[in-house]
Amino acid sequence: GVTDQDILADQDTSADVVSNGMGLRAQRYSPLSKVNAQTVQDLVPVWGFSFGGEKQRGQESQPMVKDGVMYVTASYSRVFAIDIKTGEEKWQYDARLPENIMPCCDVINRGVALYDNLVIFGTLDAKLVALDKDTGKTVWKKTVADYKAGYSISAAPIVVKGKVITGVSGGEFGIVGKVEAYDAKTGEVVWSRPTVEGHMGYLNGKENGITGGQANKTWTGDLWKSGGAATWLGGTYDADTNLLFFGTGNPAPWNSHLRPGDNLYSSSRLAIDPDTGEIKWHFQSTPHDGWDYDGVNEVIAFDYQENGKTIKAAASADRNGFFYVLNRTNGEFIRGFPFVDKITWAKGLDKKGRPIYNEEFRPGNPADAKDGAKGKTVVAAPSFLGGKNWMPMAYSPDTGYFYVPSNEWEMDIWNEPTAYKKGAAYLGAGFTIKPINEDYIGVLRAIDPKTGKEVWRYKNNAPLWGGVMTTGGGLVFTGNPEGFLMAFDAKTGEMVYKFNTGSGIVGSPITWEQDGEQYVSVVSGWGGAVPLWGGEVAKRVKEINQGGTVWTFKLPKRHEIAAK
Ligand SMILES: O=C(O)c1cc(C(=O)O)c2c(n1)C(=O)C(=O)c1cc(C(=O)O)[nH]c1-2
Repeated sequence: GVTDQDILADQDTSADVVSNGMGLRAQRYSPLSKVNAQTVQDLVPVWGFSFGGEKQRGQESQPMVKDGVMYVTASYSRVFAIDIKTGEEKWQYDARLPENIMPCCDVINRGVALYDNLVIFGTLDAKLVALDKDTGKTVWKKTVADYKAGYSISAAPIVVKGKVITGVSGGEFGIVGKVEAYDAKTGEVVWSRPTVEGHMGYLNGKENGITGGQANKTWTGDLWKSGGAATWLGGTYDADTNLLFFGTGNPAPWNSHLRPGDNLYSSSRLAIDPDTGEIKWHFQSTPHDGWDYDGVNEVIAFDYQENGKTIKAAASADRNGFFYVLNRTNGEFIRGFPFVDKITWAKGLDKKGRPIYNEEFRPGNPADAKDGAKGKTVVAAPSFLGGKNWMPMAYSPDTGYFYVPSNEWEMDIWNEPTAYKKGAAYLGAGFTIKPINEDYIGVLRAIDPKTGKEVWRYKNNAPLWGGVMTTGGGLVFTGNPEGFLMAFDAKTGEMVYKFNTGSGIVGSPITWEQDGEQYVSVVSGWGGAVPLWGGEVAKRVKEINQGGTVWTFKLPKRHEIAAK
């Protein structure tokens, strides 16, 4: 079974992948180097495994590998265990969801957590399920939140010191975001931490302090009671500072004129004590958000040297178009810079990292309109799907660069009146996403976090929606909606490999070593938010076919022979 030590050492141990992010810091870096710029051209698929059925749709999973078995999730809250060597199925689990689930952004799932002999994942009806790794039979099952109120789970949980840590989705339905810890072996809840100011936290069944100290300091009226701030992308963990990093989504509703104030802790990054659920620091990237700039994107701990000193930093590329480097011990802003070409809603960041707004790019107040039905429409960039959305970036300690999957797009956005109703969409906004350039939307960027400089870029016709991985072989892997698994030279950005998987890639690649051979796996299956919410962009990519296949690659045996 998987131990805490296995999980903590995941980035440095190449024989398996036992955490989302390929290490709890989620650098998505593997030291493996047999597959490199010289050899990668020969990478060939060894098997493909179909998730089958009519249930295709978006496949955003990162597979896990332990003791010769792959554990991978698929659309509609399914899990598969597959023999690594042969691609044969060992078991599958189908959560059999109720009819009336309400995921906002496709029926996706991003992966499992492994602990002891358990395979643990979250479902679209907002449950955590722990399965026996050998049989796929349910060992425990817990309700995290009420799916009838709009809650769901799409993120991969993580396990830290024996606790499964999960967030929740539902920001478009006026839920209240939270982060929760469960005993991994029994499923008993240990702590619960709401992410909207004013709500009570719990530790071992006892009250453990109101988030933010009191209600309504940064909200208006009763809006904090349905304030959103969903923790829908899950979190990362840094053992060095013993902190969990979770991002929070947009405040609800989108119409910002209804909720004057900063609306803590929406569109923020939170550092949380994994033992108690207490918030140690917060950094709000978009106070008083009016554009759906969720602050959920992954926070990646990394160290760098400056003037002979080690800086304990963390980086995050926000939907709002800015890349942030923070001091991960206390959340202080070190620097921030745009990582996309076009940002209209803010002129820049001040010394503390707070945006300097361009108020003319905030959608107008419907109350100012003659009929009160629709406020002034503005064209804002980035679009609400963000300069970067959920798809994880990677960090290479070899180059010191972050590899950021990003998109260039803007939107028409306007506000409308709205009121909270349990289980109903709670936006108060309308929108249309539009491309900015004729020939590309996606841009994979190599970014130097010390200078903000873009070192290289690769432009992609369709929006990039898949995760990134970097390796000791000096490569950067990712996939595109056109279907290609691609590898780039980490220093120059030259594309050195591509393979067509037959459907769009919106999952995250992994690599590991078994019996002296380096394997690479990625899930293929187009979907996620773009085809559903992408407006003009969705039209541009409407020809892409759906799918649902895990592909596994390695170098042919003759490489081993040649090496000897
Ligand atoms: O506020 C939320 O609860 C929530 C949840 C999710 C999700 O669970 O995937 C997404 C979003 N928001 C969202 O804003 C968004 O752009 C998005 C894209 C995707 C995707 O998987 O393609 N999910 C989500």
